[in-house]
Amino acid sequence: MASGCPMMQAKTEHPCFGGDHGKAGRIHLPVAPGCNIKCGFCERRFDCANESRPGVTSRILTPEQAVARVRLIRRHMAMQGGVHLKVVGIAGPGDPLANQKTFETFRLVREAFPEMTLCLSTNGLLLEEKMPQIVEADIHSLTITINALTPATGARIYEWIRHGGRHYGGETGAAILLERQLCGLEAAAGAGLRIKINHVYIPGINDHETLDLAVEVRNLGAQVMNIMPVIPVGLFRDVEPPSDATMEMVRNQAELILSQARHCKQCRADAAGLVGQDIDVERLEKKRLAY
Ligand SMILES: C[S@@+](CC[C@H](N)C(=O)[O-])C[C@H]1O[C@@H](n2cnc3c(N)ncnc32)[C@H](O)[C@@H]1O
Ligand code: SF4
Repeated sequence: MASGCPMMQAKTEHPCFGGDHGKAGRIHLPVAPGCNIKCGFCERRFDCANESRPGVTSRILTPEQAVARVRLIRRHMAMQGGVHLKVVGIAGPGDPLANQKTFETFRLVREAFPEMTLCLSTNGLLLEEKMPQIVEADIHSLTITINALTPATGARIYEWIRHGGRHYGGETGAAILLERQLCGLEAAAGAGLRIKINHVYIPGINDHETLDLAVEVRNLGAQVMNIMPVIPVGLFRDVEPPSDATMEMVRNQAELILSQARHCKQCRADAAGLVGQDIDVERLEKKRLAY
């Protein structure tokens, strides 16, 4: 049944929240290079055209360049017929909330394209304190990445965090991060945002906490969970990634607790177009400049 509620319509259009992958396009604007924590599996690359995974982008854009890119992709998709750009997100390559350009970009996008659904992905460290800016920016959906439910496990995944002008490592850093993530989740849910929890599944490291995490985040107001297999880079380059069968089994178990996003393609920080059919943005931009 069609819903008249704009929040529900936006929800069903968001391809990362279970919306229609075949029709609703999304664009990630790579305006946020810095990060305030260091996940052991995160290797960010800012000049890579060939690698397709989170944290990778061909280049970093200014807010103005980002809006020009939205305009270009929106027009390009409309010309394809039947497909439209619906969602504008910021997912790095670092942490959007650790970069002030994030909010400048959202402001310019909202001014130019009031119809777009806005979203962002964060590690959650600054989520609670940035809630007023998130609400003011009219952001509809949030993804919060939570990889551990205890400081002991967090200390194996996070190398350090930077908070309140200080660096923290080990279980102390992981405990601060976890506490900030859960408070941020609760605050964001209370403000009416749609929330998806990303969870990087690392066999032998955090797999024993995945289902308890699903219960915890559901109880705090998350609507969707996206359990993603670790891509073995960085500290975890020698880890054996989980098989498809393992991922299927874990997601089936977690589905009993919380709705699962199963179509995540672990997109780049500058992905654009339909999920799984990305547009070659750099080529399109060069073509436009050539005219
Ligand atoms: C690059 S991050 C940017 C947004 C934000 N900093 C965060 O962590 O949510 C986007 C997503 O990619 C995930 N990611 C990064 N490196 C990964 C890897 N090697 N394997 C699996 N997921 C990874 C992160 O955990 C996060 O959910
Ligand atoms: S929070 Fe995101 S950008 Fe920062 S280190 Fe972790 S995965 Fe990378």
